[in-house]
Amino acid sequence: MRGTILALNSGSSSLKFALFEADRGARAARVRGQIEGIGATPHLIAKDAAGACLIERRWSAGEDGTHEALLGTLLDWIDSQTGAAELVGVGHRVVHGGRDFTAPVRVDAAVLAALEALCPLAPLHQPHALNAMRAVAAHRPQVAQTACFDTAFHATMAEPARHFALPPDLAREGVLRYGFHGLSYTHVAHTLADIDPALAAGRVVVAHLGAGASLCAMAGGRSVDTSMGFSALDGLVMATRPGALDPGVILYLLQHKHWSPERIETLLYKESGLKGLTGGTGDMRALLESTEPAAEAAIALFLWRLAQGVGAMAAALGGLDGLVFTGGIGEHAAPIRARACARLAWLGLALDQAANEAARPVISAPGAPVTVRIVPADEERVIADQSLPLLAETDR
Ligand SMILES: Nc1ncnc2c1ncn2[C@@H]1O[C@H](COP(=O)(O)OP(=O)(O)O)[C@@H](O)[C@H]1O
Ligand SMILES: CC(=O)OP(=O)(O)O
Ligand SMILES: [Mg+2]
Repeated sequence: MRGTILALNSGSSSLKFALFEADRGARAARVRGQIEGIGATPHLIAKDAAGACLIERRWSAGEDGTHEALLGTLLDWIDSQTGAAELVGVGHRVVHGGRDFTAPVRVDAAVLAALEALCPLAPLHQPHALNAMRAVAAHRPQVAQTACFDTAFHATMAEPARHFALPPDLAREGVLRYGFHGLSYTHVAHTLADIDPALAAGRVVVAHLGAGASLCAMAGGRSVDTSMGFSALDGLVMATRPGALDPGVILYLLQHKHWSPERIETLLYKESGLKGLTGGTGDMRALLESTEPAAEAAIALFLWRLAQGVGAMAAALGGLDGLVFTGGIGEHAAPIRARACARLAWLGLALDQAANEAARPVISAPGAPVTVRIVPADEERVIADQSLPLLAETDR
């Protein structure tokens, strides 16, 4: 197949993208970029394969920085980079596939409708991915589109990990633990299999720490358990989401404070987590630079839950051979990695501080019982990998 494929990753705080040559596979992107800081101060940057900057733009406070407007700008720019006949497919990251989508699919009207029905379970992500699909369909109707699911990687989870302790009728209608960040975990599993097959075959906890954050317990490269569940709210403290929360708090807000469901949804998705704790920003970079006591308190809670979560995932695996950091915080925040690993010394974690500061691929101390690695997230590559065969099928 010839032509260009666009991989689009609609995250909660970012729109990441990459352009691949279909006949060269998903290994090397021709262009990579992202709009980060969505919801705060958006910043677009894109680079070519040699790392040269192709475009850089910052949005000021007065400009339209909504997801929709930013997507429009991005698609226009991508248009300017690809001739009309050149773009042959767009692959999308779709956060929630529910029970029905456990493998990538071609997007058609029925798929769009089924994915639309899952929007209430992922309001921070799903609508943006679907908007992107509609925008591409309107703008380039001849371009085939695919949906690649975050939930799919967790289809292998252990049976108890899939369930809530609720009456089975609810499970039968889909109230189950699905798990997310699956495209990122797929990339980590593939990367480990390439660079460290012995570790890939073992018991590994992967910490995807970005604006959204979760943990995955992987045995032999397959998901056994994960910290997110029915929605992308559960588990770790995130930029604007609280992570694990006693459901009694929701009842209290509903019954005693008479909050509307909409107000509670806003609290849980947009006003909690690091942002809620500090009353300011949910951006870890800014918190690490801050001298405010609230910033340190928020980081302390983030680390408390992270270490607790890694312990829980190690228990799900019956031991731990490796810990992998990925995502914006996992890749770039050395102090967070250092403090998390210090808390986990009892599990056999010990860092080589210089390697950690330099963000080397392996950051554990030589001879430490648990290998600690950094694997840069690349959900776009997984999207391209999963989309290419589907696009080629219809191309024949
Ligand atoms: N150098 C850094 N130090 C600390 N945190 C960082 C750094 N670079 C990025 N981050 C954090 O990474 C997060 C975004 O991660 P990313 O995985 O790109 O987000 P998304 O979940 O939207 O895909 C932000 O909270 C940002 O503060
Ligand atoms: C599932 C999820 O939270 O994704 P992100 O980290 O991109 O917000
Ligand atoms: Mg992300």
